[in-house]
Amino acid sequence: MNNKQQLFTLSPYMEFSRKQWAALRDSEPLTLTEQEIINLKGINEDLSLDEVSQVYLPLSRLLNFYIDSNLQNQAVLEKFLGIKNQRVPYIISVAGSVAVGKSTSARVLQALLSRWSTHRRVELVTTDGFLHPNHILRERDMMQKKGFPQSYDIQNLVRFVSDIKSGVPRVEAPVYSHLTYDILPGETQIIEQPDILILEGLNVLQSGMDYPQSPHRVFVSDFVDFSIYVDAKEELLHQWYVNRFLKFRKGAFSDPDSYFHSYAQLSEEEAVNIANNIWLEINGKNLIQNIQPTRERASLILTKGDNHAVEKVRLRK
Ligand SMILES: Nc1ncnc2c1ncn2[C@@H]1O[C@H](COP(=O)(O)OP(=O)(O)O)[C@@H](O)[C@H]1O
Ligand SMILES: CC(C)(COP(=O)(O)O)[C@@H](O)C(=O)NCCC(=O)O
Repeated sequence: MNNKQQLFTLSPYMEFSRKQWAALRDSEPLTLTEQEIINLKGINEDLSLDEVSQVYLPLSRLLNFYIDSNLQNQAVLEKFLGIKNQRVPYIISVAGSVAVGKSTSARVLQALLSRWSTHRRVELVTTDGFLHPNHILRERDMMQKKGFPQSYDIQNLVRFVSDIKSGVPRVEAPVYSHLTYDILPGETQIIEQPDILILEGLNVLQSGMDYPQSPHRVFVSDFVDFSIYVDAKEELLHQWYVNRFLKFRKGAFSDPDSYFHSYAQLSEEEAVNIANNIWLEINGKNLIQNIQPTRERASLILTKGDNHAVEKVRLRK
């Protein structure tokens, strides 16, 4: 099926094979400097440059078109309201399972969007900063529910995105540490009117239906201009989760401050058992109950196969 025929199928999405999507890079050459390649490799040493040029470069080209058009709309609104030079960040959200590569994709997009000729300032915030601290999760017997809707201070997250979109000059976000496995007390990330904010987290496409405990009708997605869902089969996600856990075991877990420090001494087999358990009891369940059902709310779905290679792209019509 060619691109034109796809427009007439019933799905709300246009679907592209990797090859069709890569061709949409159009005349944009992959003119990364040596330093930029080093920086991208610093984001993730396993990231292939083919992935950058064939998947993320066309995506950043599309996003730049949308952002240009959004700026024109803002100018129209300013003219109508009789105001000038409002600085309202364009918000892109990145959703998907734990271990699908949200953080890697978000950081690659951040690098590509800031290098475009306009040199936009791009900030990245992860929603884990809005988790309740462990002492509250323990009090509520929710340590096994980290990442589930009830584990987030959702009101604070919605207020944060609303402030950003209202043009508040300085907005603070709390910070989560994967090392201490907890919110860092007193630490904040300060966001000062960037051109673009990328908001990454497994909950960014969730809505009121997913938060029956919250009386709020306004949700994160009400402030997001473009939403991305990174998708993969559960067996791959499970495998990627275990692999990352084993990588941490060799690195971060050996730090005495690490929540999982005691796991650094375990045999590989024991560590695999623990990671399997965390996947089956927490992250896998959260995926099926709360994350995957939000997939079709996204503006764009990236479907990954083996080795994190994106095989299919779906873009809302
Ligand atoms: N494009 C990619 N190519 C190769 N490995 C990747 C890619 N994206 C993610 N990974 C690997 O998959 C694991 C999960 O990625 P991460 O970005 O931490 O996921 P998330 O933020 O969704 O939890 C990590 O081990 C990471 O190195
Ligand atoms: C912190 C997370 C909930 C992810 O949060 P997000 O940044 O997507 O809001 C997740 O990485 C996590 O720690 N899950 C709990 C189970 C585990 O230890 O993997």
